[in-house]
Amino acid sequence: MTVRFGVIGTGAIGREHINRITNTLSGGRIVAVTDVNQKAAREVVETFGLDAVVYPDDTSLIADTNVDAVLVTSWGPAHEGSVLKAIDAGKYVFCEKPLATTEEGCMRIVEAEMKHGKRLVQVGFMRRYDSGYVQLKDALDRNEAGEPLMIYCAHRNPDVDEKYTTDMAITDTLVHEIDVLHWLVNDDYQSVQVIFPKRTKRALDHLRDPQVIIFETKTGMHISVEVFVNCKFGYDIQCEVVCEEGTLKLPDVSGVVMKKEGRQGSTLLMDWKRRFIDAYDKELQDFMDSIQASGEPQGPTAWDGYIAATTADACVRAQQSGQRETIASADKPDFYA
Ligand SMILES: NC(=O)C1=CN([C@@H]2O[C@H](COP(=O)(O)OP(=O)(O)OC[C@H]3O[C@@H](n4cnc5c(N)ncnc54)[C@H](O)[C@@H]3O)[C@@H](O)[C@H]2O)C=CC1
Ligand SMILES: O=C1[C@@H](O)[C@H](O)[C@@H](O)[C@H](O)[C@H]1O
Repeated sequence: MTVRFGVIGTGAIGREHINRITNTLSGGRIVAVTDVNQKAAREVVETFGLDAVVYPDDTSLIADTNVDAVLVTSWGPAHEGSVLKAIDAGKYVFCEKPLATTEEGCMRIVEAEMKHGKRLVQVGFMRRYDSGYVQLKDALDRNEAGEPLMIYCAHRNPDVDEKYTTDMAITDTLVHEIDVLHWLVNDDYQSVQVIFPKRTKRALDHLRDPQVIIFETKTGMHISVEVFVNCKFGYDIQCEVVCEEGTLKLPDVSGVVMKKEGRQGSTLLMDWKRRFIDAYDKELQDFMDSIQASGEPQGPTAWDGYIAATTADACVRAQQSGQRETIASADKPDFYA
């Protein structure tokens, strides 16, 4: 069986996912698209040679009986409405982060999914599919370097546009570390503090950049993440776990090392599209394979989306208060065990 997708939002990542479902992965087909910018939706159909209906909005797209699964790649604030409509129609949903922009919004999705009675939703936390993070988790789960004590991370983007605000360093960027780090060490966040070091002169006036976010976990581990979104030199993701008997480090992306004219070096990636290309492929392939095999997606859940939202809310409070803020989440329902 082919999973027939309806896509809501045909911007940057919407096009990336349409391309991979159409040209790289197996078992999926795009049969419907919509975007508030209807011209962009029509262009995508033409560019990728899709046999797909262009709908005026998410409601009409979700109502199409040819659509088995909805791919939500619109702007964050629009996600909750589309996901709730899809659940109401009993359709599978792959939703890009954030699942919803508020803790309450994520909880509404969790409750709707539980009421439906089986899992329909997967959230696009692709780092759990990245081979580097998978190797790191495997080494941690096998206790290769002993108990983890501290984690040092960096999430660096070369630049961001003028719409990017100080809180987006948390909700748009850090959210990937929020999801992947507690999964990596099987722990829960307890509190968070945000520090603003010396500001880069390359950031626009309204943006505090870089930032350092320091978490404490329930077992007492300390996690420090530098978010620096005007670093200019490249797209750079770092993660090192300090354990009782050694350290474990996320491998850098490999590339050809050139030695020439007295210098040695390799090319750095400049954006997320290529850095996590294999992980995006794997997460969507897994989404399609698991709904075909077991009738439920097996990747990051709506509950993971909720945990990311409650944690991000506390980080934004910590940005504003300058104090250490407690991270309080509801107890995990058995449905997501
Ligand atoms: N997992 C990852 O690494 C990444 C995830 N994202 C997430 O994907 C989402 C989209 O990001 P981008 O593609 O970079 O943004 P974008 O601005 O390039 O595209 C968003 C598209 O959604 C459309 N749109 C907005 N509201 C809509 C609505 N109510 N109904 C239909 N269409 C609507 C816009 O017209 C635009 O074409 C965001 O939530 C973002 O956080 C983005 C980049 C990487
Ligand atoms: O999700 C992403 C973007 O939305 C975000 O703006 C970037 O900072 C992240 O590196 C990227 O993975």
